[in-house]
Amino acid sequence: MTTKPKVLISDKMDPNAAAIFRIRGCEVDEITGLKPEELKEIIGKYDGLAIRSSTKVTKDILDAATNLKVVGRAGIGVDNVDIPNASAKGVVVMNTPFGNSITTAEHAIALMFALARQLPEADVSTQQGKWEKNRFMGVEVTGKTLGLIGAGNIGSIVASRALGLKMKVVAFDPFLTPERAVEMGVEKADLDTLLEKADFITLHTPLTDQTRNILSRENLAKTKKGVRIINCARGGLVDELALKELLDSGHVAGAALDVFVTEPARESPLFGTPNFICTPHLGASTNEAQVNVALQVAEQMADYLVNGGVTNALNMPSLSAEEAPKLKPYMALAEQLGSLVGQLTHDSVPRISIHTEGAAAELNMKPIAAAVLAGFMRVQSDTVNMVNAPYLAKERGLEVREIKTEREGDYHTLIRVSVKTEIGERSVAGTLFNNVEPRLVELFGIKVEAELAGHMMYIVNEDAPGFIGRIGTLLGENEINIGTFNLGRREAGGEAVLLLSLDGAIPESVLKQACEVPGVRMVKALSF
Ligand SMILES: NC(=O)C1=CN([C@@H]2O[C@H](COP(=O)(O)OP(=O)(O)OC[C@H]3O[C@@H](n4cnc5c(N)ncnc54)[C@H](O)[C@@H]3O)[C@@H](O)[C@H]2O)C=CC1
Ligand SMILES: O=C(O)C(=O)COP(=O)(O)O
Repeated sequence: MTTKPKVLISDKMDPNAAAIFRIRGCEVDEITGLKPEELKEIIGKYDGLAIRSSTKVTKDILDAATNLKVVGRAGIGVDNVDIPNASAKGVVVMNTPFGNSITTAEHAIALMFALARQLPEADVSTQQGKWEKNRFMGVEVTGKTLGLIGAGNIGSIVASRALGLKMKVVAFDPFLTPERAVEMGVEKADLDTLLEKADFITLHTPLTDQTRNILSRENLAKTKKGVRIINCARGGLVDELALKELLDSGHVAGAALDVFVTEPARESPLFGTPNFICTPHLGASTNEAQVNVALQVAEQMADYLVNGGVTNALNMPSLSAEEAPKLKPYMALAEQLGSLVGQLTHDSVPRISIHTEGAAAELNMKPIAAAVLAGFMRVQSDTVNMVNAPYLAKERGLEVREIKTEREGDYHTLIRVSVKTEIGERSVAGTLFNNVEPRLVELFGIKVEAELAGHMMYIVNEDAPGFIGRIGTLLGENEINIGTFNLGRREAGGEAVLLLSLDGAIPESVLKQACEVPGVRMVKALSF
């Protein structure tokens, strides 16, 4: 009986998430509001962790998460997940990059209007019975310039809404192409130009080393007097203290923050400042967005835990539903070839080259390369998988080359894995029989035809009559049954290789005896 994967939902999530997990064959616990120590104590029993922005998936949590395979973020930002450490531990991190974008864009627009017309203050004053009709003088947004910092999914929705409101949009985003700017109907600008021109500035970038403090004291000082600033992206993009001072001085006419450097923001120098409004990280909080992200994260995580499908992973190449069945046998072949090379190369290897030829060259190379690396490095540690293999390769300084040749060679499809060793470049190659069955077809320059599976024995010997009989006798005397027998040689009487699949593991003592058989140059036990 196979046990069901166990998932913990540790942040408040729409009930659709739990329902989907169950329908898709997972067990689910929903425990929200856990303190880090409490999460650390229980995380070891879960295969999947579904989160929003409250749970912090730190190195400490990951170290305790001995069974964890996937972290799923029901939302966009993953700055609360230590992705490098998750990758090193072989944990896939996935998000739902579109499910809450409209909702968040609408929140930015709502805050823009709230600032333009001082809606929160006017509401409080009116409900206090003050009827301060002359106190609240607003501004129109029509004809004004909106400065968009970050023109990705959310930024571009904000831009389209702003254009609908008859605003001009100036966008700063180093990755925005001129063509895309034209398509969006926005003016692409550098940051200084945006700061100078904008009547409203709205931020829609992730928090990175480049964007941290992008509205620094210095940059805020470059803004137009009377500017209004909206941040529905991440705390840390705006210098909160400088913002407070500029609001006090009147240079900034209004600011709306949905996100703070420290969350939950129980206190802030900005609280109580006139013309400052804020919401408690509500950008994604609509029924529609929460249903979207809950359904999507549960689908994606269950797909990974139950079927190995990968969608929207941030630390692993995605495998689409169409690609997955086609790629699966290639990944099995790639992993076997990587493992074979890993088991047969003794010295430390500075470079590995992965070459796809013919039909294989038409496929997504990233998962194939990740599978080769996983097989190659699993020899050193059995915790290596496709997620952490590329990361570990980089960490160990292993150069990885990916080469594609669309033209067919001797086989209609081929993967070749070569490593640079002290004695030169050594390579193995494999193909798929009937498009699904992995076969080794070349081993260090010698043509063979072998399945790489289970326990195997690899022998390099001098090609001479009677040799095969002697090996057969040795194994027979030790009651080791041979499953398949594959032979190859460079030339008659030259170096030959023998690849045997055996019904059980080969004892060390038999390996020693095999080394002593006349004509043997090398013997190695392999396992796949
Ligand atoms: N307040 C909330 O509840 C929510 C906040 N968010 C946050 O909104 C932000 C934007 O999300 P998406 O639009 O989905 O992301 P996205 O990845 O589609 O867009 C981000 C854009 O920022 C740009 N960018 C990167 N570095 C930049 C730089 N140095 N200067 C200017 N632009 C830069 C990128 O080129 C990209 O176009 C994220 O931080 C996300 O976490 C998302 C959903 C809800
Ligand atoms: O999706 C995002 O990036 C968000 O910031 C939304 O956060 P939340 O899921 O509402 O805690």
